[in-house]
Amino acid sequence: MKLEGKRAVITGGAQGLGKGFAEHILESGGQVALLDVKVSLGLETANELNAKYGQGSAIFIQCDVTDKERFKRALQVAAQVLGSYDILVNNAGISSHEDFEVVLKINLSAVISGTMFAVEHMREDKGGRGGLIINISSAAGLMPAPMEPIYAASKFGVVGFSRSIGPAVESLGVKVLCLCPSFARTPLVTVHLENEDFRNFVESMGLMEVSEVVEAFATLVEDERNASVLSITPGKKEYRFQKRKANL
Ligand SMILES: NC(=O)c1ccc[n+]([C@@H]2O[C@H](COP(=O)([O-])OP(=O)(O)OC[C@H]3O[C@@H](n4cnc5c(N)ncnc54)[C@H](O)[C@@H]3O)[C@@H](O)[C@H]2O)c1
Ligand SMILES: CCCCC/C=C\C=C\[C@H](O)C/C=C\C/C=C\CCCC(=O)O
Repeated sequence: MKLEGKRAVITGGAQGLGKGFAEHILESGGQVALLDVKVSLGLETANELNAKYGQGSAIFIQCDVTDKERFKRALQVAAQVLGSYDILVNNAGISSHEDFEVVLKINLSAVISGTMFAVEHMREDKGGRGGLIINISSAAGLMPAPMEPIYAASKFGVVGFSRSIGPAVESLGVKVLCLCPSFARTPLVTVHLENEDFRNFVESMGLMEVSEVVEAFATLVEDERNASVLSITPGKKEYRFQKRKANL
């Protein structure tokens, strides 16, 4: 998809990868709505982006994606303010929480509800204009992560869901893509770096800058291969899995 003139909603867009994806869309001539629980940071990021890319290019909407009604309403507000939206990036995520269900709610359930809401908005058979849904999983959605089994379960879920729902909604003009980065320098990772075992592990895998993940995101959006899963590790970008062939 060419991003010029396109409007995107990005969950967890106040910082980190979400902010990086927003900058790429704005640099390409699009507009963004940032949804996040962090209100002052979200407003600050939207202000920064408006100053850089032009007033009205970015809006911030406070939203906890685990609250389905508020998430639905935030998407409606984004559509009203921007005129519509062509892209939803389900990016909000956390690594761990004392209640494992919170991790599953943010990292997996909200990806599913966001996808369902966006399909309803985009579906061409009901007056929508089609669109792209990009779900952010992780390298920990492709390989075991004994340090973070619940996080891995949520991210494996995102891969399985994206590969399954993509073909199911293609006839509606909607494509679902999935990005699986390994470690990147964002607060999600840097807050844990004082832990020596974690730091050694991250060093062994390599730590990407946000720009390298954003470059993979750009490839995924440009290629628009429905139900594809793109993994990005330091210096290596690779589509995973074959297209599903059998109707089993
Ligand atoms: N940084 C990495 O190494 C890495 C690697 C692979 C995948 N990921 C995934 O990328 C996504 C973005 O991660 P990041 O590294 O930018 O993390 P981050 O912590 O820097 O940013 C995540 C953002 O999500 C927001 N958020 C959290 N819970 C939310 C909720 N309930 N509702 C709305 N917003 C919420 C946070 O406030 C924050 O602004 C996550 O899904 C993460 O799992 C990150
Ligand atoms: C150990 C992984 C979870 C750490 C949580 C913090 C940040 C997570 C960022 C990324 O999404 C993780 C990306 C890649 C990790 C992939 C595999 C890790 C395997 C680790 C292990 O052996 O336990």
